Amino acid sequence: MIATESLSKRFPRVTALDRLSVAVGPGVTGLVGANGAGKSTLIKILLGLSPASEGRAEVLGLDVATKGPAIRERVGYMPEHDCLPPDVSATEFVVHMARMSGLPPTAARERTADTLRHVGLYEERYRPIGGYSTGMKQRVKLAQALVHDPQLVFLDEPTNGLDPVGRDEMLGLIRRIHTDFGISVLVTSHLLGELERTCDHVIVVDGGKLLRSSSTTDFTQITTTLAIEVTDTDDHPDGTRAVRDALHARGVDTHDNSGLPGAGHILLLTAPGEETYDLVRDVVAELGLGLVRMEQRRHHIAEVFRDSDEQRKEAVGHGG
Ligand SMILES: Nc1ncnc2c1ncn2[C@@H]1O[C@H](COP(=O)(O)OP(=O)(O)OP(=O)(O)O)[C@@H](O)[C@H]1O
Repeated sequence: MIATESLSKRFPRVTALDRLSVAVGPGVTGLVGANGAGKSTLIKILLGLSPASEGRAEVLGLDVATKGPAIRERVGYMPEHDCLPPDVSATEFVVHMARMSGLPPTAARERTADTLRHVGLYEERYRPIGGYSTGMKQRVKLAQALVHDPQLVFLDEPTNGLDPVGRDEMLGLIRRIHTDFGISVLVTSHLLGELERTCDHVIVVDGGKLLRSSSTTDFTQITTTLAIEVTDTDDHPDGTRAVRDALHARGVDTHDNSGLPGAGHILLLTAPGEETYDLVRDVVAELGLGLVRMEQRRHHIAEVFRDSDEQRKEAVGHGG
């Protein structure tokens, strides 16, 4: 669907993309990175709206440098910021966008009605957009990206500004864009946790560089952090410490979480696979302690960055 090769974008004072090479296949793909990581810049280059400084990219086999209009015919785009006219209704706006994409008047009206229903806007669709909630505006932006039946859509931070319920509804809608209509999706977010649940594949960028690109299952396995809490006993008055030492003896290191609340009673460790769960269970049982909880922690993108920082430091350390 998308392929970039050593793609860079330099602004006078900042390098927004730094030799990014990445491939995106069909399905739902998440593009994760902190604010300023280069996500929106990448989308604009892929749409042929902004030229790259170096490198190349193709979308649906079309070169972004020369085939921008053809790409935009086949790709839908939901921009990040509020860009809706307040005085017109959702129906009027989406019909207008459908007509701009080349649909004849009747088809534009029919597709608009179907798409607005699909994104969950019903009677409200005849009211001016200015009176809509953030969630409703996000749905209008999504509808205009889908109305011309694209092969692929770019959704830039579609959950921004939504409360947890609105966020879950939006993520469900995004998943259905692919399952119900077969449209592939590239969706950006600064929260890895929400994309883990929605996407088949996740790409992480930081400072315009590719940090990681892998299927969501691999990703979760790589980054799963387990939180463990145990009871104390007469034999082990500090149960947490006993488990930590026993895990260390078996080659499993726990994270330094001394800065976090409740740190003294909670052990955090990276669990690369199922065997780590079994090991923790066995260690706790051998020590005769009670396991109060063992749960997977949801990740914030910062944890991925921290892990990669640690890897970088290790690499530097080993190198010299
Ligand atoms: N037109 C521009 N002129 C100068 N700098 C820009 C321009 N557009 C983006 N940048 C800079 O490029 C970097 C990447 O911005 P970009 O908007 O792509 O990030 P992002 O990952 O989409 O983050 P956000 O979600 O906050 O938009 C930032 O440092 C930003 O300030």
